[in-house]
Amino acid sequence: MKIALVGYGKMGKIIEEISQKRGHEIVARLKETPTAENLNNPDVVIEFSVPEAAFSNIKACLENKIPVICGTTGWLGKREEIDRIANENETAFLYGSNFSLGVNLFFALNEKLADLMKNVDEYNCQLEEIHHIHKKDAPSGTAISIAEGIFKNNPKFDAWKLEETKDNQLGIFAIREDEVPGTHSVFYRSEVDEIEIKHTAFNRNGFAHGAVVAAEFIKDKQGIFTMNDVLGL
Ligand SMILES: NC(=O)C1=CN([C@@H]2O[C@H](COP(=O)(O)OP(=O)(O)OC[C@H]3O[C@@H](n4cnc5c(N)ncnc54)[C@H](OP(=O)(O)O)[C@@H]3O)[C@@H](O)[C@H]2O)C=CC1
Ligand SMILES: O=C(O)C1=N[C@H](C(=O)O)C[C@H](O)C1
Repeated sequence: MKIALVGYGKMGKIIEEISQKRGHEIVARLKETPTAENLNNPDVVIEFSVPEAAFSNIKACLENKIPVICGTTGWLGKREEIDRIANENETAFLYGSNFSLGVNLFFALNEKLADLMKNVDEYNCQLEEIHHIHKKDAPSGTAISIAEGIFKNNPKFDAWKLEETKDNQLGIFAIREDEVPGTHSVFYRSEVDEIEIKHTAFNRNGFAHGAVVAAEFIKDKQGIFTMNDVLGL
């Protein structure tokens, strides 16, 4: 398969390596807005760039009828518009706040725990995410997905806030530390104890591997997909 990389930083370079090991050809490595010319006719675009460029990058690819896998976080205010553009152009789009198998299993575990806790008033709930100091957005896209999983299953919560909370808003602590690849925890705390579930990425390989598997899945498809479709979760 021919893959164009839009965004060629830490993630783009690992995705290149894993794609080539899986027999794919990288036909473009872009650090600028994609066009019909510089994309070089790929089967799929994998977009890991910066929050401020993601919307226009994805739009340009979809308008050229190229399916897009997007891992860039921090741009989701325009998500509905992107889904509409993908459908209008009869192509495919898949956004994942986190492409690793472990985090997608963790999302399912988080939803199950939220459901168990929905009628238990003794516990409050807080999230914590720790990332490297270069990260541009906060909270992480993964933390937002975890929060949304809690809202879906526990009607006590319907919004998140980047600070400690005591009401129906879920507090998220975003910590920036050294070169941490990505650690996410959910805490349920009572007067007498605490339940914690935690995912720790040791490096970026799991994110990159998942993005390439998602690209293999989306090739020649039409519609809006998630990692649950890819992983059969
Ligand atoms: N969903 C997931 O599983 C994961 C998501 N991420 C997310 O992916 C994104 C990228 O992460 P990471 O690779 O670590 O970040 P980097 O900062 O290492 O890379 C970003 C790349 O985007 C390039 N870039 C800048 N402007 C544009 C533009 N207009 N068009 C295209 N490319 C551009 C940068 O070029 P230059 O260096 O010249 O500025 C750089 O090559 C972030 O939003 C991060 O949160 C990260 C890991 C996993
Ligand atoms: O910026 C990162 O590095 C990461 N970003 C994603 C996010 O915002 O959740 C995924 C992963 O945690 C690494």
